[in-house]
Amino acid sequence: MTFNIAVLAKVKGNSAFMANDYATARSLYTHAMTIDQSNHIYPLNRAMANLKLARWDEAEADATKSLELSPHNVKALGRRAVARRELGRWAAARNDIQTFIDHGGDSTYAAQELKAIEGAERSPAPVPSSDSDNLGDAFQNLQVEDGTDLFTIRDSGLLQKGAGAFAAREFHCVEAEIRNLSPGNLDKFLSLHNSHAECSCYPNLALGIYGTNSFSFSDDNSGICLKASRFNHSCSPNARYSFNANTGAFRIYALGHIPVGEEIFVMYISGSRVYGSTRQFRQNLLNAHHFTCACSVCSLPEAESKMSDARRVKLTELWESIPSFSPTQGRQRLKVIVKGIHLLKEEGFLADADDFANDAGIVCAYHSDWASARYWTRFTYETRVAEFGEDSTRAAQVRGVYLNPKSIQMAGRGPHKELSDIRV
Ligand SMILES: C[S@@+](CC[C@H](N)C(=O)[O-])C[C@H]1O[C@@H](n2cnc3c(N)ncnc32)[C@H](O)[C@@H]1O
Repeated sequence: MTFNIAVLAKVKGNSAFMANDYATARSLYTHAMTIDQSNHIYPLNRAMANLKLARWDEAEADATKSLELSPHNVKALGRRAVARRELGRWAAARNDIQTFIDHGGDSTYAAQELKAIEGAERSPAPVPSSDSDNLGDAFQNLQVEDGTDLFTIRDSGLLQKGAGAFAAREFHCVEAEIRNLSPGNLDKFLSLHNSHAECSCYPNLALGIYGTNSFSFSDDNSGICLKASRFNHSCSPNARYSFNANTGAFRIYALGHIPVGEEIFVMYISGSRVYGSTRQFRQNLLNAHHFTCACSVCSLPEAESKMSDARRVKLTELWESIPSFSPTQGRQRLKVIVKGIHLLKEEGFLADADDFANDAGIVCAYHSDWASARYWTRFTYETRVAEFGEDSTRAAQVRGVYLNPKSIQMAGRGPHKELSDIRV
């Protein structure tokens, strides 16, 4: 069976209509019309939703559109007559009913409508204002699965095949998930951006939208979050996604102060690839997402862009140099760490300083400078809490050493050194 998203939008639109949710129905018919402009049913149905919403002008236009695609369709004529009556266009409404009769429309309905036109003409009612199109804004995951084992290996039962991998839980195909969405959520899903309209990456619109907006929560989990999918990318993000595999919570954390009205940006590529690479390298990665990055860093004038590239390349060099320091080079190592964190700040990159700081805590604990070790373990812990949440695995990993730096594996093993002069 082929997956026809326009038909699905219409079917879900009809469900919403039957549930008296005319705004959602109208929006779903709009999606169907955008996807398939040749089907007269979609504007015909939207005309009906518009009549229910007292959007008389739009109902008339939809019925006219439907009639262009399917001339003399009696349902479209009937709906247009009602819209025209409500708009006070009596003669045009009567003409529609006459054509309706001429093409076999129900005579009882025609008589009732002619009577209504006559009544309205005698005592015209004020045109009611249109309902607003408030679709609500529920946060809803399209597909979030638990972390149970995906498959088990066991004997396939056929001698020549040997063992095989067998599903340990149900796998959902994205299309089936989309089919099961409520009308309201399908409407919101279809309103999301599709970056794959012009390419052949995905076989249909629904998968294109999924490809543009889905998140990898973990290695085997992905899904859509209708609100979170609206956050744009920046190579100097002021927020970051955090998925907590234990609680299943998917949150967005601000990485610093974000004033009212400022856009909230996250990053679509991993931290080290964002802060440690050139504009061109980042763009090569973002090409898979089918857009040219227009963030504040990638839009810098050429000279400033080169300086930014140089800082980010330097950051990678510093990070990669850290393991090469010998235990006796604690001071040099700390200086590199501090320089790295300063470079991150200069790049407006507010995330990921925790990895540098974590290493600094180890260096200070090794040299028994407990005050400095506490400074750095606290820095690490607080950065992780701010970035990933107090209940995150990343914060939990460093909570123990934050509470007690002496529990660091190499603590106290080196000669005592005073390192408090090397801090951020
Ligand atoms: C997950 S959506 C984000 C929300 C989207 N802007 C919308 O209108 O719904 C991802 C799409 O947003 C656009 N986008 C996000 N960040 C961008 C950036 N830094 N530069 C240019 N386009 C960006 C791209 O079209 C991308 O495929």
